[in-house]
Parts: sequence; structure tokens; C-alpha cells
Amino acid sequence: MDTGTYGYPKQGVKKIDPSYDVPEGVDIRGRYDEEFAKILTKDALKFVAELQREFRSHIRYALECRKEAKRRYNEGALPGFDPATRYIREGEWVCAPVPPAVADRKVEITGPVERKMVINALNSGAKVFMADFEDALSPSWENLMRGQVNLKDAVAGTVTFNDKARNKVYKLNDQTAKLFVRPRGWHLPEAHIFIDGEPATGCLVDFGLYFYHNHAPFRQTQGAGFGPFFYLPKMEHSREAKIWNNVFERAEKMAGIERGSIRATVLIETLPAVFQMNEILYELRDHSVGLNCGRWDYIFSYVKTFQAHPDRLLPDRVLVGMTQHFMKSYSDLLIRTCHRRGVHAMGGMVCICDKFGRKWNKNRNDNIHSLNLVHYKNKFSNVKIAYGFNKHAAQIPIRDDPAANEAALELVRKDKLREVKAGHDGTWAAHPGLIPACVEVFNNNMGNAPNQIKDAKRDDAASITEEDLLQIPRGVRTMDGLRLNTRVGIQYVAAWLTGSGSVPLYNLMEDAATAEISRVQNWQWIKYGVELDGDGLGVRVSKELFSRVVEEEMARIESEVGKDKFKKGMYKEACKIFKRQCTAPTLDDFLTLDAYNYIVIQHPKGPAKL
Ligand SMILES: CC(=O)SCCNC(=O)CCNC(=O)[C@H](O)C(C)(C)COP(=O)(O)OP(=O)(O)OC[C@H]1O[C@@H](n2cnc3c(N)ncnc32)[C@H](O)[C@@H]1OP(=O)(O)O
Ligand SMILES: O=CC(=O)O
Ligand SMILES: [Mg+2]
Repeated sequence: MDTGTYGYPKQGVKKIDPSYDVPEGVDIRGRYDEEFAKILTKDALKFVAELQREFRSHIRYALECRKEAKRRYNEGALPGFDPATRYIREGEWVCAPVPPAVADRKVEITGPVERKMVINALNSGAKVFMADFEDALSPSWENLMRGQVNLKDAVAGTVTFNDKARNKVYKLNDQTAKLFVRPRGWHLPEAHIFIDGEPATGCLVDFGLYFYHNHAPFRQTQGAGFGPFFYLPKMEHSREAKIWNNVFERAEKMAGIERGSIRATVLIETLPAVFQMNEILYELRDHSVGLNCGRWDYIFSYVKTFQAHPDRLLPDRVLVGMTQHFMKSYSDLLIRTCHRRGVHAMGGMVCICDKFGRKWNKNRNDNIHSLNLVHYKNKFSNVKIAYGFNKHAAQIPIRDDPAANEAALELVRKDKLREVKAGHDGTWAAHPGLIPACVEVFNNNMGNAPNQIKDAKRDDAASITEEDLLQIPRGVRTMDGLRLNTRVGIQYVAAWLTGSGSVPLYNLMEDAATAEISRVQNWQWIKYGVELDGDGLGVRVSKELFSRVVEEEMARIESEVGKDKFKKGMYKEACKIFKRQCTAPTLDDFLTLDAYNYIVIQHPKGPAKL
């Protein structure tokens, strides 16, 4: 098809729908857009289709293996180190040297591939910007394709954004962060691109299109001969890392660039993967720049892995912080593993880690509101319980309240101090407002050294055992926790359905990973009828109780966001999805898989369901 058929014909002539010029076997079902067509070129799609054809059976097999592992865990098995790969764990080998362009990664900012945020993130003063097609992005056709356009312009150095309402033009500074791109996880399909009659694998679309258009300029302007750079999410086993390694080799061959040019940091954010860290690095040893503690998905994965183990219930979400033994063991072992293999050990998304002694008093009564629990309120309004656990939350700046903002920043500094002292080479922040505080802590503790790979060997962590990594988190469960999970979960899904994959809720950052914790925790508590032992109420969670909590939290959301926004938003649909998932007899693997059906818009309109 030549480009002449794309446009709209002259007035009076019947409109011909423009369409993409596709290679054999590829069918684009997403809306046509001239800008998108510059990304969805025939050659770029040919590359994506080649990746899909070469790796689809490997991906299918890896996903089948996940199911098989789930079946074993559900029958009582525990994840652990694989005796068959002991030689890899015990062998003396190192990954390829870290490329000089990314030796220093002290502070990394993350964010969705939205145009203004891409510019702000690259200008933020962070060393790296992780541009996210994953936890922080709702994968609608528009978001994905605009994201590709934005990244292409960013790599070319030409990206601008005109905020007409504020009369402000955004453009890149002279000095910008280095770009890493995080494609979706293996499990997510791309329902707007069919290859040989099947939806494409989401991450191969994200990777393939980005790589195809950007590898050459990226290596020239950003990577000093290396790159592009990636973050790889949600893997459960080294066989998945092996697929990525092969994808990278295939891409390098296509581009005619040296093997080992592409580099990636793998997020260790599933419980099974913590036992595979050496094996994952080994598979990617020519393409690795380290591992990252994806702490939020990791907590989600703890619940998911132990979904059939009622003896391993999580306490309130805010209590599962980095000082819980299983979390500390995970981050310590990650540091040791990475440094032993010569690569970065990256910390996680900034959070509050606050020793707090919580008191029930009159000021907290709002949290037990209604549910006909007035008598409980009265009964317990004077009860004082000092729990002394850590409060754990993804922090962003608090506008309009300097004192609260300073207190939050202080907690961020503490979390970052813990990370840098433990030996992490860098950390994550979700907002530009947190970068100076994080930079200060890392610079103060690392001086001019770009990283701690050689200096923080953490040999003491060699003794960390399977028991350490699986230890049940301590803490209480409360009605507050159930309510907060519900209120946050529903609002997050509502935002996701309307195109926002990361949102500020109650002065904290929520994204797909944090929302997953809320969902699976509710599911677990309902499934096992847990007693809410933390607030002295002694109430057991049941479907009926949850239904009433949902009703009341929906009323609260409506009053908080206002009737108009509530009506126009997708709160009711979100509530339906969230409620169904929390009460399903078997746990859905991912919140976003079912929700994805709601955001697929195919052209010409066809059945959206996958
Ligand atoms: C568990 C994980 O996977 S963590 C990684 C995935 N999650 C993320 O990446 C979350 C990233 N963060 C965000 O999306 C945002 O910070 C939010 C949604 C939490 C809050 O966003 P907002 O409400 O817009 O924040 P706020 O109004 O304070 O923003 C102020 C300015 O900072 C910018 N900004 C905020 N966060 C970011 C970011 N992460 N990257 C770049 N710019 C940002 C805004 O665009 C805005 O710019 P402007 O003043 O030029 O208009
Ligand atoms: O992706 C990061 C996480 O914490 O999850
Ligand atoms: Mg994650």
C-alpha cells in the first residue's frame, strides 16, 4: 500500500479509512494515527513479528512453567534454591563490565511514558530515567503508541511539550538522565496487534518498536557506544531471563551491532526469583547491568505464591516494610549477589519507613466509621496500643503542607540511608521533588565513587537461608487495613481504566504493583476469614463484611472526589472488577489481565475480549 492511500480524499469523495502498511501476517487493530504510523512502519512491524515468531513457543512454555510452579506451591511446596543450578550459584564468574555511561546510577526517577513527564524526568537531576510501559502505565493503545512517539523524540533530543493552559513550553536541558525503558511483563498480550491471528506479546511490541527506532541514535548520544538500556519486570525464573537474552541477541544481529551492546537491569520482584538471582544474572551475563529490588511487586508475589498457605498471612499492607526480616534478607542477598558478579544492586521505590507507635484515640475514629460499629468505637476509643512496626508506603511530596512534606522527606532520607549503608548502588524515586533528598543521601555516603560494586561485598549475606527469605512478616491486621486496601484499590482501578497507570492517592504514589498488594491482601483475608486482631475489635473478615466495607468506601470515595467526578469516572466499573477479584474462589494471577479487556478498543470494532 503506498502512502497515498493513507490520507483523507478530497471533499465530496467517499472517505477511505487510512490504515497501516503492514507486513505479511500482521494485523493492526488499533486506531490509525499519522504519528503512530511513523512508529508502526512496515519494517519495524516486521522486526516485531520476527521476534514473536521466534520466541512465542518459548514464552508459552515459560508461562506454562509458572502455572506448574503455582500448582506445586498450592499443594504445599515452598520456593527455594534449585539444586540443579548449584554450580552457577557457587561458581566464580562475573558479568560483562558495566558500560561507563551507566556506572553511576545513584538516583533513578521512574514514570510513565507520558510526554510532559518524560521531559520532566529527563531534566530531573536523576542519573537515570526509567520510562515505564509497565506498573506506571495503563496499556491503552493511545498510551502505548504515544509513549513510543515520546521516547523516539526524547532519544532524538527533539521532544517538546506545549502546556497551553499554563503557557509553558517544556524542552530538554543540556544535561539529561540516561534512559532505561521497562517493557511490560511476559504475561500481558497486546490486543491491538495480531500476528498470525494471535495477539502479540506485549513486551515484544514495547521492546521491538522502541529498539527498532532508537538503537542507533541512542548509542551515539546516550550510551557512548552501548545500549539501549532496559529494565525487565516480573520474571519468576532464569528461563525467562534466557528468553530475554536471546531476544537481545536477535535484536543486536538485526541492527548489526556488537553482542553485549544492549544492557538490562532485572527487577527481582517475585518471590520465586529471589532464589534465582545468580541464575538470572548468569543467563544475561553479557547483557546485564544488575538487579533491582522491586519491593512492591515482591510483597504482592509473597501473597500470590502463598495463596494456599493460610499460615503465611500478611499483616496490614503498611506494616510490610524493608525492615521485616524477609524483606531485609532479600535486599541484602541481592546486594551480595550483584556485587559478587560485578554489577549494580539497585534499591527500590522510595517509601516511608517509620517506627510508629500507633494509638487508637478519638482522632482516629474516622477509620472505624459506620458499619454499625459505633459501639466498638465507644468501647475502644480510649484503648492505646503501641505496635512499634514499620509503616511502609510509596512516598511523593505533600503539596500545601510544608511541615508534613518535611516530615515525609525525613522518612525518605532514612529509607535511602538504610539502602546506601546496606550497599545499594542507587535507588528509585517516583517524583522529581524527591531527587535532591535522595541525591544528598547517596552522595554523602558514597562521595565521588560512582557505585559500591567493589566496596560493599556483603559477604556476611552469604549465610542468608531459604528460611530467612520466606520468614512470615510480623504485624497486625486491622479494619483500617481492609478499608484502605479497598478504597485505594478501587480508586486505582478507576484511574487505570481511564488511562492513568500511576496516581497520587492520600499523598502516596499508587501504581499497578501497590494496587496488587491491596487486592491480594483483601482476597487472602476474605478467603481465610482472618480475624482483624490489630484494633481490638476481633471481627472476622467475610464476604458480607467486605461487601459492606465496599459500599461504605464507595460512599467515602464519592464524597472525597465529588459527585460530578464520581459520576463521570469509572468508579462503578472499577468497584465491580476489584470486588470480583477480591472474592473470587481462586486468585486471579494479575489485576490488570481482566481489567485489560475494558481498555481494548479495536478498529473496526470487534469483540474486545481476548
Ligand atoms: C512499584 C513501581 O513499579 S514504582 C515505578 C512505577 N511507578 C511510577 O513510576 C510512579 C511515577 N510517579 C508518578 O506517576 C507521579 O509522581 C504521581 C502520579 C505519583 C504523582 O503525579 P502528580 O500528581 O502529577 O504530581 P505533582 O502534581 O506533584 O507533579 C508536579 C510536577 O512534577 C512532575 N512529575 C511528577 N512525577 C513525575 C515523574 N515520576 N517523572 C517526571 N515528572 C514527574 C509532574 O509532571 C509535574 O510537572 P509540572 O509542574 O511541570 O506540571
Ligand atoms: O517495580 C517495582 C516494584 O516495586 O514493583
Ligand atoms: Mg513492579
